[in-house]
Amino acid sequence: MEVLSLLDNLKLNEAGHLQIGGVDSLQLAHEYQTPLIAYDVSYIKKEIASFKDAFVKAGVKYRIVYASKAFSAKAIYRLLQQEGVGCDVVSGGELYAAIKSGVDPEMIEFHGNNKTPAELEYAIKENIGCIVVDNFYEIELIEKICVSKNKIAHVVLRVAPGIEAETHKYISTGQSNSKFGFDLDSGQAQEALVQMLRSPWFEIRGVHCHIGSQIFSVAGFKMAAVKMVRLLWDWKEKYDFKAQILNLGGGFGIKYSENDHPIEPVEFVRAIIQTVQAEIKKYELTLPEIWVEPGRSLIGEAATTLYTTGSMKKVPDLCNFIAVDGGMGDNIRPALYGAKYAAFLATDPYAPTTQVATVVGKYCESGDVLVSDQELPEVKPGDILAMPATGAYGYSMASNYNRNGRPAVVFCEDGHAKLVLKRETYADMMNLEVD
Ligand SMILES: Cc1ncc(COP(=O)(O)O)c(C=O)c1O
Ligand SMILES: N[C@@H](CCCC[NH3+])C(=O)O
Repeated sequence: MEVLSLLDNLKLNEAGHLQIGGVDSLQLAHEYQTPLIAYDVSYIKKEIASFKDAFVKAGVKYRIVYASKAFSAKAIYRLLQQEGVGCDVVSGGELYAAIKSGVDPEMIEFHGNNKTPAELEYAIKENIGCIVVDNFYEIELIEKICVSKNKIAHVVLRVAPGIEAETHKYISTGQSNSKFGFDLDSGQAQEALVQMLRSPWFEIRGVHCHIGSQIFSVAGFKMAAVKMVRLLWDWKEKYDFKAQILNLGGGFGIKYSENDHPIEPVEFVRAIIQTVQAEIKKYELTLPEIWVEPGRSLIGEAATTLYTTGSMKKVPDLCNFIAVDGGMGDNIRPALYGAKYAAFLATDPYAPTTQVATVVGKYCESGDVLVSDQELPEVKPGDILAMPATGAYGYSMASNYNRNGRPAVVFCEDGHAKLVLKRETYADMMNLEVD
């Protein structure tokens, strides 16, 4: 069936049911209820291994830094820590969660275009690996904190390299008018470097850029690598600045539906390594550590969301809705970016299709659509629908809109399932109320 060609990590068991990490999806739905986000842990490990392999084969020093905004939970922080992967946080909340989950502070980098004074103070107190400095206001803030604490900040300078990535405009970040980073072309990045070099409170470990997210072509990454290495040469010539780290960000695109035709994520890593190596050689520079910051590509295709179907609405020749027990509260991406997903019957993914239907959620919004106009078999209330590739930016952008609780999350591996995030209850949602 077409939908199944989507993801090669999806497997069926003897009963013909979808299984996730060796666990029957029906059993998962029964035991943990729905909506349920189920991760196949071996998928995440396999992706990490392929990235590592690319660096090791190229013989370069490297760090893989997981962008934890894609899915921030104790279970994933612990897994990545075990796998030797670093961690990118973008708020005090993510920093707190990473530290409480046992991530080595040296493995943490802190991003953000408007880190608050309290967040920066926290990061400096915890001696994290680096703060990715984003703007002039932040330089001032960091300096003040360092003076008051008598501590030196380890930083990386974020550059907006002036590259337009081909992706949705909400998730394009490398262009000159991006809200993130110091613009390269207008000289602001250089001005930032000069300011920090003049100050005794900064140890500048390297430079960073991130051109955007859900990108399918290596071209933008190669261009970014060329520009960034040229920048390193320029700064070495002018200021004798020697970067230990060259971080080229994340953004490697994945397959959500038949509309997407991504290359293997590791191909981005290979293209980055090769371009950096070639450019470094050209300018006769010392090769810095190459860092990449994948979020989506490490975990996106690892998870499948299971929903239970409920009401159906057919208006002849007009519309055919199948409603499920979740929706925009557990996956805002279709509503926010027009993202396309697919769905199929978990009990019988190969069932012959008999209708074109739109899978909608239970939220009070007409835009609460999960999958538009997809061929599906007959579906009855109480069936389990599986929606693949929901591991990134689903739970992390989830809300309890309409006071629907956030879904539960399980990690599945070798035939065993482990609950890693409990379903949010009505009572949980009342916890912040003050009488
Ligand atoms: C600075 C930075 N690094 C890494 C990422 C991770 O991107 P992705 O999840 O697309 O790999 C993002 C998100 O776009 C980001 O803003
Ligand atoms: N939330 C976005 C990606 C965020 C990019 C963060 N810089 C998505 O779901 O695609």
